Amino acid sequence: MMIFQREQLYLLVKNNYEIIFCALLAGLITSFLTKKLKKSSTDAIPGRLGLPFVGETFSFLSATYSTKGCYDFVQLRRQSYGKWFKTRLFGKVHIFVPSVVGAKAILSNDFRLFNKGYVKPTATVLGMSSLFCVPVEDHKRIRRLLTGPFSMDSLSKLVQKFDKMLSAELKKLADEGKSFVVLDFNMRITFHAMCDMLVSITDESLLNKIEKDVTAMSNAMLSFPVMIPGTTYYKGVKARESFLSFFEEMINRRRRSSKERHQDFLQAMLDRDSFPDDEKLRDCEIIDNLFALILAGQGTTAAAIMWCVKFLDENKQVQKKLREEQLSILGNKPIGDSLCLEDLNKMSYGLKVVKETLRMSNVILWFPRVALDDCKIQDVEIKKGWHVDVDAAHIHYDPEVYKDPLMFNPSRFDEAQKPYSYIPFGSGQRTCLGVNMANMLILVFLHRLTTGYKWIVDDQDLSIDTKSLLQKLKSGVPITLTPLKDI
Ligand code: HEM
Repeated sequence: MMIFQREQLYLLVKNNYEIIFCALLAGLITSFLTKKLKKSSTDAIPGRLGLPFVGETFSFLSATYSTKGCYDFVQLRRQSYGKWFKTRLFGKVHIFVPSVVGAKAILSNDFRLFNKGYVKPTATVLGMSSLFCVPVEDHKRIRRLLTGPFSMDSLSKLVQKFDKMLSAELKKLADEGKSFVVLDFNMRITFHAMCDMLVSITDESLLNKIEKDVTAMSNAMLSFPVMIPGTTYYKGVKARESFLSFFEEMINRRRRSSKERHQDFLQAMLDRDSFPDDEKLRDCEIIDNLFALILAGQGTTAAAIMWCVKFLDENKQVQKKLREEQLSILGNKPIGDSLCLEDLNKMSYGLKVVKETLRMSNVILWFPRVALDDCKIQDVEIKKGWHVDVDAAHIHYDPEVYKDPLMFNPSRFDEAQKPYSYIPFGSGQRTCLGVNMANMLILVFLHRLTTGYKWIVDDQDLSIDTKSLLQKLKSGVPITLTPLKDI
């Protein structure tokens, strides 16, 4: 080993100081860059947080109220920053999670590492006892007790009622020969079917009153949370008060009068009054979850049906194939019979049409969660309290997950999808409670539409309705029906 004397070392440094200086500088730069790069692969997610509370809230709201809708905010940032980006909305840091691996990391760790996270106006309107907002210890109990309306027996009754109501209404519209808006029509008819099943309300004026409140509440969910009269948020909060008092009064009335007995969800809950606490719902839980069920079920299902009609109009081959399947099911039934669950089970192509519609329309664009602790998702460091949004829309359009993602091709569902790559109903412990109900209602609609009629879409405008959390077209897709027998 070579050992330098002090003088030799001095001479070496003196004669080569430029080289040594350069080497030291290079070492420093390399070490700095290494640290920087290491940092960027973990916690330095690109994006802009902006000012402490406001962040990019105004850009988000401005996209929300433009013709392109709130997802434009996400897409524009992806163009600037790449798939992963951060932003600050309503005072909270948000990360939009764009991958199947990320979706799995979040949805399979619900309640352990993540919980639902809503922006303030959404949480206020939903109510703190809603299934969407309650802490884990209440979620299991409430979810278990809410499954009653989704039993096969209840769904079977719902299918028959919905089918009768729908067949009559479609016939009326076809007889009148007038254009009608598919979205509005289905909002109304699903709402009526659900109110009947949940609280046995069929009176038109009461239904209109409740629907008005529900609409104002839904509209407020993405509004700026200021209590100034006239604002969307204010109207939503007031509508919530009216909704609560209406159902408090109904619960009290049913409790007072033993004669007023119904076969519905509310009655099933009230029949548990004398049960132990973990086997019943408190009144505020019943009411918040009535709203949760209506909110979760009405707009989503109506929007999905609207998109089905739109996609079927644009894809006549798919429409033809679907009609053939549905006519053959109809042909095997006694004339005039309502649809039953067994009929729906035979609609294998119909179900693929529904699946493809939900993949492409992304009625719910992303699922919001909050990190309960510091953690990593695919090497990206997430801090406790950050909001992580599972970006279902991005996953459903990822060409690495779906070949030709822009093509409406129900047959792609001939093959089973990989876990967490098809998530229109979410996944894991918080999977949609109404997935069967939704599929059934959509299939009934498709059956009656394709076996009874042809239709033309009267307005091809593709602007997105921005007043809603759900993806839907502003036009709502107006159509005019012609009975098949007249063609
Ligand atoms: C096409 C129609 C529907 C779609 C696309 C849909 C989608 C979803 C999604 C994505 C979630 C999970 C969100 C998350 O993980 O954050 C969810 C949850 C939920 N959905 Fe649906 N849904 C539909 C219809 C319905 C219907 C008809 C009902 C009931 C009447 C319903 C009731 C619920 C409830 C109660 C939850 C909360 C579950 C929980 O947190 O435990 N949904 N839905």
